[in-house]
Amino acid sequence: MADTPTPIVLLPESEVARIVADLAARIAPVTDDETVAAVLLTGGLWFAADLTRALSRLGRNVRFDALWLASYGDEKESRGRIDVYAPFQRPVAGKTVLILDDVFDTGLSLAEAVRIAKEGGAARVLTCVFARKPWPLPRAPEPDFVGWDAPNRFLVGYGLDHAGALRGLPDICALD
Ligand SMILES: O=P(O)(O)OC[C@H]1O[C@H](OP(=O)(O)OP(=O)(O)O)[C@H](O)[C@@H]1O
Ligand code: HPA
Repeated sequence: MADTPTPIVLLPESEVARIVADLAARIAPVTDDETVAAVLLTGGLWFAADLTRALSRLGRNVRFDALWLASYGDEKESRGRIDVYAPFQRPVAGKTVLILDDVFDTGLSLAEAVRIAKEGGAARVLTCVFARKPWPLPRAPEPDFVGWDAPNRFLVGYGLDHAGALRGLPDICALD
């Protein structure tokens, strides 16, 4: 059996918390309590839980929904197509939707989520990712809010997984 590499800490949890608080301070003034924060399951859960609570500390109590998408499976590279496992729970027609995800890499997942929100009649779609990885080609749409520009390494922790493992690490680590 191949040895599993040891995760190397790139961003400790104290920095993660500082970045989430900074994102909330930027997002609170451009949203309202009717805004629907929509997490992309599964990886976005940890970030979305922290960001919505950081918004609440600033007096912004957004609504909450989820889209369950997947494109990586157990691999370290995108399959290049997005499988949609579950749609929004409630209608988003006429609402501002704030899509939240852990990482922006090829950009395909975020683009599919924006497409679904617009198809559902959202009045405005904002996007926020905790981490953005570099990519050689333009990606559309670029996220409206980015917490951290990550290096071009395979990331785990804070929701990011390898084959379903290591999502619960509180730090963001490289596994390569
Ligand atoms: O920009 P992209 O290349 O689309 O990559 C980003 C997406 O990849 C991961 O999801 P994944 O498909 O692995 O599902 P998961 O949320 O269950 O980890 C991650 O959570 C993002 O949603
Ligand atoms: O670096 C990554 N790690 C885990 N999941 C991912 N999905 C896209 N990029 C990554």
